Amino acid sequence: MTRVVAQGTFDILHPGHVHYLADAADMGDELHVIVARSVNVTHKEPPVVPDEQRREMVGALKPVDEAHLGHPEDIFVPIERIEPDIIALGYDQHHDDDQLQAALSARGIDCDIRRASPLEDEAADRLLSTGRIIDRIVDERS
Ligand SMILES: Cc1cc2nc3c(=O)[nH]c(=O)nc-3n(C[C@H](O)[C@H](O)[C@H](O)COP(=O)(O)O)c2cc1C
Ligand SMILES: Nc1ncnc2c1ncn2[C@@H]1O[C@H](COP(=O)(O)OP(=O)(O)OP(=O)(O)O)[C@@H](O)[C@H]1O
Repeated sequence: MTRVVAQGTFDILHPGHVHYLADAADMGDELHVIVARSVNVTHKEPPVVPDEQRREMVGALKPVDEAHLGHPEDIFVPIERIEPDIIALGYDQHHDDDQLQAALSARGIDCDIRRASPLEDEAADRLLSTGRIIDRIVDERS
C-alpha cells in the first residue's frame, strides 16, 4: 500500500489541479491532499475561497481519497499523521526538493519526493491557472 501526499492552495479549481491530483494518485494506491491555510499562502495573493470550502471541494475530486486542512504553523504535523511514502510536488511549486528532503529527514520522516507533470494549454482559451481565472473575471466584469 503506497500512500501519496499532494498539497497546494486550490483556490478556484481548474483542469490543471485535476491533472496534478490524477498524476499524484497514479504514483500510489491512496491519495491524501493537504490544503494550505490562507495564513500560510504568503508567496502570492491569498485565496478568495475560505479554507474549509477549498478542502471540501478538493475532497470531492475523483483521484482524492482524503483532503486535510493544513496545520496553521508547522507543515510537518499533517505529514507525521498521514505517514506518506511519497510527497508529490506540483510541477511549479516553489519548494526546493533537496531542502524539503533534508527537513523531512531532520524530523525523522522517511519518504520520497517526486514532481508531477504540467498540463499544458491544449487550447488557447483554456484557463489552467487560478490567477488567470481571477484576471479574466476582473477584466470582463468590472
Ligand atoms: C510537504 C508539504 C506540507 C505542507 N503542509 C502544509 C500545512 O500543513 N499547512 C499549510 O498551510 N500549508 C502546508 N504546505 C504549504 C502549501 O501547501 C503550499 O506549498 C503553498 O502554501 C501553496 O502553494 P501553491 O502555490 O502550490 O498552491 C505544505 C507544503 C508541503 C510541500
Ligand atoms: N496547469 C497545471 N498543470 C499541472 N499542475 C497544475 C496546473 N496548475 C496548477 N497546478 C498544480 O496544482 C497545485 C495547486 O496549485 P495552485 O493552487 O497554486 O493553483 P494555480 O492555479 O497554479 O494558482 P495561481 O494561478 O494563483 O498561481 C500546484 O501543485 C500546482 O503545481
